[in-house]
Amino acid sequence: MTHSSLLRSDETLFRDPEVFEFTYLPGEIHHRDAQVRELAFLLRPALRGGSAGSAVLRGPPGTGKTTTVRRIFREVAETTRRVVPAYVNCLHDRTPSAVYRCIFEQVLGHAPPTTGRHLDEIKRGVAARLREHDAALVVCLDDANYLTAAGTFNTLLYQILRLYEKWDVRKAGVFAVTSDLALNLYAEADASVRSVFHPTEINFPPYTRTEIREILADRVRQGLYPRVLPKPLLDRIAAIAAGEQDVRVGIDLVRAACLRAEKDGRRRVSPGDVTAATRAVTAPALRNRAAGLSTGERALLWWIAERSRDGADMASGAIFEAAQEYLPVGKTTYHEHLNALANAGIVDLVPGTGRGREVRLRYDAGDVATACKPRTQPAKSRTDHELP
Ligand SMILES: Nc1ncnc2c1ncn2[C@@H]1O[C@H](COP(=O)(O)OP(=O)(O)OP(=O)(O)O)[C@@H](O)[C@H]1O
Repeated sequence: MTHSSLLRSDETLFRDPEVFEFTYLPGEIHHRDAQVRELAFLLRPALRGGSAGSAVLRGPPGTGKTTTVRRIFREVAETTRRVVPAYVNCLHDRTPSAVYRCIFEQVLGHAPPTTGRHLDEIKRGVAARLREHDAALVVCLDDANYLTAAGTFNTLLYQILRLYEKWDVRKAGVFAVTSDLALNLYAEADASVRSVFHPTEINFPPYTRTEIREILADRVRQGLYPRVLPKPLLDRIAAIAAGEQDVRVGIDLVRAACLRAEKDGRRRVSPGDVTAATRAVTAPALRNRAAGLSTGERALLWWIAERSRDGADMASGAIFEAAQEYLPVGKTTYHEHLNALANAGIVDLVPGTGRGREVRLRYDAGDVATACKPRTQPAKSRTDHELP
């Protein structure tokens, strides 16, 4: 790059744009040592001629479940032929036929013939290759919650775990992954599956802000030219991603802010780039969160956003009193609504001085007002409006 302050049209801020792609597999996985150890422990018997253990991997979105498994699978594939890993994305492949075709492709290195093949023939092909190399199969069912929704979870688990009975191969291991914390994948398994499925539960807690910053700093070092993203802006992005509890939001923000600077022909990302990128990246998340609110909660949120835009006192007590004039609700309902907004991740209730908690919006007040605009807005002069 030249040292002029403006970027030439043939120059870029990205040293390696690939590192911001969702398919990118980082060379180093930070802060997941315990989970890597557990998975390696389950694979060890298969490396010695036995069978791999199974696991259920649980954690909210963007906590590194997929990355950790894919990293380990890649290492296994590069170092041994005694264990054959197969990664299945259940969002795309949910039927037994689709899942087995995906496994076939990874075990044999090519797709099975497309027509006229019975499922058993695909299984026979997989088993023959495993026997040939005396190899053990390990299948990762990523986003396995889609299998439970499709009603194929038990059938597939049963078939994969009992493959050895019919086809004379070593027993397969299954790593079932879910980001739906309300779902207990082991409890979803029926009795016939449970007799062969004894998974170790491996948890992926959300990253802390410091951890997210380290992951992002690594990505920035690899993907951007030096000095493109000032440190305070990286801190700001890490804080936003930590608020969303999703490191992916941080990666998307870095990329989007840099693209904006690049488009304007600037060599450095500005605070304005981050603000604009934050809007674009977090708008869908905010819309989803607001969509789950009741009419009463949305009305209160809209009112809070308007107050925040006016620069009014954001103590929860002050909001309650002011709301009485426009949206009369009892104190209990008001606090229930407020807690629902906090649980939805749209506001934070921060302990304040004297008058209870302070209500802080996690998103831009204007964006919140747009996302939760009630069909009929509370008339500011009316006193008869009831919050549902
Ligand atoms: N520990 C880590 N080190 C480096 N990069 C990471 C780490 N954890 C996550 N990432 C990056 O964050 C993004 C999201 O990670 P990943 O897809 O593994 O999360 P996940 O828990 O599987 O999410 P989901 O449940 O939504 O599928 C990816 O781009 C990944 O490269």
